[in-house]
Order: sequence, then C-alpha cells, then structure tokens
Amino acid sequence: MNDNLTPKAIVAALDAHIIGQRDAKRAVAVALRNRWRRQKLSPDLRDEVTPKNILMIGPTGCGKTEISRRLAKLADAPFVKVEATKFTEVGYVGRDVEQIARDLVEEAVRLEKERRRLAVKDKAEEAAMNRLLDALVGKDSSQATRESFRQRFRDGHLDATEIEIDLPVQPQMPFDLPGGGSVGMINLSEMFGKMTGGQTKRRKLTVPAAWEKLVEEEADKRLDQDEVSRVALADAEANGIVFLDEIDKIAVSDVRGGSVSREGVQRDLLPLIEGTTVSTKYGPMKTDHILFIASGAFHVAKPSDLLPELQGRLPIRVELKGLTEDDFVAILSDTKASLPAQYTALIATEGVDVAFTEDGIRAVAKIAAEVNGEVENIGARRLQTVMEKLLEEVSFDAEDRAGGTLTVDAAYVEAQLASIARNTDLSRFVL
Ligand SMILES: Nc1ncnc2c1ncn2[C@@H]1O[C@H](COP(=O)(O)OP(=O)(O)OP(=O)(O)O)[C@@H](O)[C@H]1O
Repeated sequence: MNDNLTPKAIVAALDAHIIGQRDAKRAVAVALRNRWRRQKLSPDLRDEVTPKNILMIGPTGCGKTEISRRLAKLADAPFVKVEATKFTEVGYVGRDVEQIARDLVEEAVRLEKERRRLAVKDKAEEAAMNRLLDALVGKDSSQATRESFRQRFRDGHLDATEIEIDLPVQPQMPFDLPGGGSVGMINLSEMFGKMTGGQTKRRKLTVPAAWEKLVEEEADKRLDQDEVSRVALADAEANGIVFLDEIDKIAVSDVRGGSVSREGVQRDLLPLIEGTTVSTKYGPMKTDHILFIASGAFHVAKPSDLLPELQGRLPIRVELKGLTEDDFVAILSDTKASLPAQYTALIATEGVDVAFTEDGIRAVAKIAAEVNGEVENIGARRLQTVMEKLLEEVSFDAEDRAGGTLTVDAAYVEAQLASIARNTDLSRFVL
C-alpha cells in the first residue's frame, strides 16, 4: 500500500470529488491507514488487529457509496457493493451471503490481471499484431504487405473491416448454482472450465474489436494464472472493501411479518464480518481483515435495532448530512469531472461550445433542490436527471449547431426547465 496515503492525504483526495461529509471521509481515511499501520506490526500482534468496520448513516444520494468507491480506487483495493436486502428475497439460502466473499476475490483477480497485463503489454501486442495480420492477409503474405496493413490498421483505415479469428471458448455453466458454484470442496465452474479447456471458436469481429480480444488473450497467456490467483486471494483478504448497502432494511424494528428472514440475514452476515473461511474457486479465503462499510438511511429502524453482535462489529458510526442547494452548487462547480464539465466535453466533440454561467449553475441547483423537496429526496442523483433534461435539446441536435456556442445561464435554465419543475405531476416523471 502507498506510504503517502496518510489520513490527511486521503481526505484531500476525496475532497476533489465529494462535497462536505467530513466525518465520513475522516472515518474511512483512518480505517484505510490502519491497514497500512497493521502491516508494520509484528506478525503475532498483526493477527490480533481486526478492522474497525464503519456504519454510515445518511439519506439516499448523499455520497455514502461514492466515498467508499473512491477510497477503494485510491487504495487500488478490491471493492464490491451489495444490497443487504438482496438476501431476503424468495429463494434465499443462507450460504448465499458467502457469495460476497467470492465476488470480492473475483474483483481482486480482475484488478491483479489488469496490473499484470500492463507488464506484458508490449509482448502481447506484438503477438496479437501477428495474429491480426495473419487473419487479414494470410500467414504467407510478404513482409511488405504486412507492413502496409499494419500501417493501415494504425491509421484507423480498417476500423470497419470484419475478420474471422479463433478465440478461446468461455467456460459456460449449464445452470445457476446457489452458493456460487461450490459444492463442498468441488468447484463446478472450475470443472466445466477444465472440460472446455483449450477449445477455440471462430468468431467474426471488426478489426478493432478483434485487436482488443487478441491483445487480451495474448496477455493472459503470458500471465502465470496460479500466481495471479494466489496474489489476488491475498489482496482480497488483506485489502478488500465490502460496501453493504441498505443495512437498515434488514434491521428488525417490529416482530411482525418478514422479521424472521431479516434477522436470519443478519445472523448469516455475522460470521462473514466476524471472520470466517469461505471456499472460493481460487482456494479458501479468510474474511477476518475485510473492511466492511455498512450503510443505510435509518429513517424507520435505528442502529440499535440491529442484532447486538452486529452492532458490535460496526463500531464506527458516522452521520452524513442531506445535501442542500448550496451543496449542489458546489457539486456542480467544484468537483473534478463535474456534470457540467462532462456535458461540455461531450458536446464539444460535435464542435459546439457550451458554457455554464454562475447564475446558470445556481438555477440548476435551485430546481434540483426544489424537486427533491416536492417530489422525493433522492439527493445529488437529482442533478443527473435535471442536467439531462436541461441539455436534451442540444444533445440531440448538436450536429446542426457545429461551430456555434450555447450559454447556459439562468434564463436558459428557466426556459428549459421551469415549466416542468413547477408542475409536480410532470416533474415526478421527467426530472
Ligand atoms: N456529497 C457529494 N458530493 C459530490 N457528489 C455527490 C455527493 N453525494 C452524492 N453525490 C453524487 O450522487 C450520486 C449518488 O451518490 P451515492 O451513490 O454516493 O449515494 P448514496 O449516499 O450511497 O445513496 P444510497 O444509499 O441510495 O446508495 C453519485 O453520482 C455521486 O457522485
């Protein structure tokens, strides 16, 4: 883990994307740094230190997931998000909860492959180019022909050309298995994988799509798969972050219908959070050091309605605030790759220059806050629907406006959105 990721540095990095929510940012920053600190301890003490999991309490769309996801990205850590309510659905079997750990390992494998593919990129591209040229001009073609096609490919002249290439067959499971395909210690997906091992299938693809597949396959061939699995498993165990959303929905605030299954889910989650060993297709995985960030609005149920054992496992409580109109202004103007910056860049590709004025941003924020107040409070997510509607027209006919400019000021926002925003029934559907 990066030595420079001190709590202050982590909070500063999160500040670039997320407005406010200081307590939550500080809590996750400390949790991450504690992992780094733990690695510095002697082995006997290291095993004693378990993560202090976090409970985030706050309304929908206020940044809970975003903070956790950004944290994982910053730390280059495997991350999965799961809705706790998913496990109360019909057909639920207790061991499904273990799927969370399996998903985390899969994510760790994906990350590890991505890191290693980079190291073998040059060699993989060279081999992929040879196969691409074989498919385009034949194995026996002259060096000059190959060179000319290589150039045409580089210049993008073959983007619409289709070719046929042989690609490995993806192992396919004939049916879905509860518990992620593990029956005891035998792993079925692995078994089916072995059965199809080495088989290829001829596929017709455009040159750029074929190139991507070939580079991927050539890179994978050069990776030591056993080593990838081993490192990924260790990475998931030591650095994995699990975001458990809607934990309040499985808290039991009354003893009537549904409470049994909800309490059941809590009981199932408990060993995972306390630390257990889950069998995965990459080998047994210990969950003791996974960082769990549980989250919920807790409008009805309270954290104290969770099983006491679960409460004990989520000792760090942070409250996130609902976002105000001023927060929306800041989200639109001060975050990296903000929505206005994204739309401006997208539409600029068509040669149209969109510029947001300060009063235009304020007007968008005001309408978003109003609709949140009147229809339903979905937090910063409202900005996405409002911005989409605001720029719907220019997004559609940008081609006719190439070379032109569009100033999004308060008057423009008013003209595009005011009539919809003031009509509650309409904004329910449109904004
Ligand atoms: N404080 C904030 N600063 C900047 N952007 C935010 C903030 N809060 C939310 N957003 C944006 O709003 C969207 C939804 O936020 P997020 O997914 O974090 O919601 P949440 O709090 O996890 O809600 P839920 O409990 O419903 O999952 C994201 O695109 C995120 O970028």
